[in-house]
Amino acid sequence: MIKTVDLTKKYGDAFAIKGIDLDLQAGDLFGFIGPNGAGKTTTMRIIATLLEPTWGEAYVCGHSVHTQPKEIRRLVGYMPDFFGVYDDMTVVEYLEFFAAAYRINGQKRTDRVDEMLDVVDLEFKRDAYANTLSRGQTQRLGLARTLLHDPQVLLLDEPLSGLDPRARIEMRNLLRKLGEMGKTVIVSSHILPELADVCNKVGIIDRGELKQNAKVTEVIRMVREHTVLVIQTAEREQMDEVAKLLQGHEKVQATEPGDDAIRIILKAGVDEYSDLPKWLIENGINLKRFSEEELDLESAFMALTQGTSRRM
Ligand SMILES: Nc1ncnc2c1ncn2[C@@H]1O[C@H](COP(=O)(O)OP(=O)(O)OP(=O)(O)O)[C@@H](O)[C@H]1O
Repeated sequence: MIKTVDLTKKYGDAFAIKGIDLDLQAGDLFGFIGPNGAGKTTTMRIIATLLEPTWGEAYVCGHSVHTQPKEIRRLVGYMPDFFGVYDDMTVVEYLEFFAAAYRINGQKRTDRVDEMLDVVDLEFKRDAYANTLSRGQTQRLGLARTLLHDPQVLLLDEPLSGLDPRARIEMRNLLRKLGEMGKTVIVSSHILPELADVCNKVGIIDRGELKQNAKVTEVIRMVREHTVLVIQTAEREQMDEVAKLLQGHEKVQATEPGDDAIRIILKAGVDEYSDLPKWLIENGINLKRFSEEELDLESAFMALTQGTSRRM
């Protein structure tokens, strides 16, 4: 669906993006994460054929941005991070205006606009002036506009930015819906956790380079050097015993007792620990909880961008 090969854009001597390789299929929801100025917009604008790469290739459904931009524009819906709405148009007039620009006419246009209002849940605002909508509603209207010509591929630049928590949840649900509709979606953000539970794949871009490009779960695993286990015992008093037992174990680097659980940091590279629960039980420990600690995506992001996100 979307493929880029060595995609590069230079401004003078500076690289806006450098050697970006992407490969996304139908139904993929790709979270494109990076601090401000990392190159997300540049990449999306090239795929949308609004900007030419300095070198490298981008394909949408097999069409090249160099030789088949017209075909690509039919297949792509691009929602920029900032877009204006017209003061004197109602929501329905706004969508009809853009539907007309896509040459959707007659009853088909009315039906399509109604359908899009339903998808983005803005039916109740159909006769409101577009400039009176909240930020979240405006973003949803923008998405409806982007969906009018039924594009197979969606490029959404920071659609969650500036939304309050409720609007964020609504927009995230909408993104999920698009994935279920079989669209291929690239959605950018400078905040990793806000996309992690929606996207199946994630790419982390920093200063024009793609640092990580994999399934969400794999990214976390790759970032983490040490597997961390969390153990709770049925009787609180046994926690010290667990610490003592595991301190001498060949797989364990350190133990960190906490208030109601103990964290076990395994040695670097050790990720197989299925023998440990049995071993603890054999040593008389009454286990209540034994699980692997999940690394939060914020930490993964910070590790990958080496703190550059602090500049955001
Ligand atoms: N027209 C231009 N001329 C010169 N440099 C540019 C131009 N457009 C973008 N850049 C530079 O390219 C780099 C990538 O910019 P881009 O807008 O793609 O980043 P971004 O990840 O989308 O950031 P943001 O989240 O702030 O929109 C930045 O360093 C930016 O300053």
